[in-house]
Amino acid sequence: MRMTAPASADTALVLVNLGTPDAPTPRAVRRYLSQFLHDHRVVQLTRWLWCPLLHFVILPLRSKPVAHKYASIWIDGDDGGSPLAVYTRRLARAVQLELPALRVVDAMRYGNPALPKVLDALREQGVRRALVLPLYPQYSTTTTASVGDAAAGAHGLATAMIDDYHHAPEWIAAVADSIRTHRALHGAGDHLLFSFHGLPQRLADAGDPYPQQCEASARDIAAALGLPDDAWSLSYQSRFGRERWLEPATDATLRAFASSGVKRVDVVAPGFAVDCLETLEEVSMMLAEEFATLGGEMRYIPCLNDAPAHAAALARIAERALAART
Ligand SMILES: C=CC1=C(C)c2cc3[nH]c(cc4nc(cc5[nH]c(cc1n2)c(C)c5CCC(=O)O)C(CCC(=O)O)=C4C)c(C)c3C=C
Ligand SMILES: [Fe+2]
Ligand SMILES: [Fe+2]
Repeated sequence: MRMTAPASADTALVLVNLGTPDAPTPRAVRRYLSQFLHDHRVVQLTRWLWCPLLHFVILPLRSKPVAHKYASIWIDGDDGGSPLAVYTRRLARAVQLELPALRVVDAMRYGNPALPKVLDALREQGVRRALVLPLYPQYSTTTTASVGDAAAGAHGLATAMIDDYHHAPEWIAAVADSIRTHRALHGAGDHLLFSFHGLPQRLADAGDPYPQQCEASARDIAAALGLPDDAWSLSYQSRFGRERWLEPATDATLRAFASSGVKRVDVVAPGFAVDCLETLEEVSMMLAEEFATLGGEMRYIPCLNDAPAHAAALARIAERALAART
């Protein structure tokens, strides 16, 4: 145990991810999307405008095709489920091995295991303080701050939160090592593309630090790999809705690569702690297929998931945060 702060089982580390449907069915997807898209941190439109659009257009039209996408990536078996849930659960177990003096659990902002219930259960089990670690390396009001909202109601439990770890040396090294290893095993492409989840440009203009933190992470990882500036670039994926989102978009970037003769591209998604719908279906299946039809070859480099190096990095980040509090 490398913990510098006195640790006891009355302290918990709660790894919180976005959340995901309980089943790859339209009904379960609808329930999940409804909770997610009612969060004012995610969609800022007034209720009277947004609710009719959500209930009568978006949920009825989106649930079925999105359920179909989840079905294409669902993990079978006893420890199966949606990849986001499966890998988050396994990651929590791996971090627990790193931090035996703490209680390490996983929770979700939307869906199950629901964060407020997880915090209630910890309190009932005698835990007195909880360190909440949202599994978003880069801070955004739409994700990290929303986890803060949900954790704030944890009565009787002293909570603290790690806002981001986009610059944490252990995490940068773990991502860089995973890229190096993947390229050593599968060959290096002509270019490395860092693809981050997108955000409405309006929120960035209003001061959300997310794009600056994505840029800093990509720069740090590229530097750790010793890549020259023209060997890597950054783009944003998973646009939702009609307003302008951060640019450049990952799909447009890949198309531009194909037409300018950059044929072999490695894509990594360091904004995602674990693989999920947005990395497995959107990037490694759909965008890879589209790039192939344009004559290119994309190699998707998986997220850190439950790799020991990921668990160790998060454990060191948590230890530092706990040490700073005592
Ligand atoms: C306004 C809509 C959205 C914002 C803002 C947004 C920000 C955001 N999201 C992530 C991480 C993930 N998002 C995921 C899925 C997902 N995201 C949105 C919309 C917004 N995201 C939707 C509607 C969905 C569901 C799928 C769909 O209907 O297309 C996921 C994957 C979940 C899974 O089950 O696998 C992740 C992870 C970040 C980091 C972020 C902030 C910038
Ligand atoms: Fe509503
Ligand atoms: Fe999202």
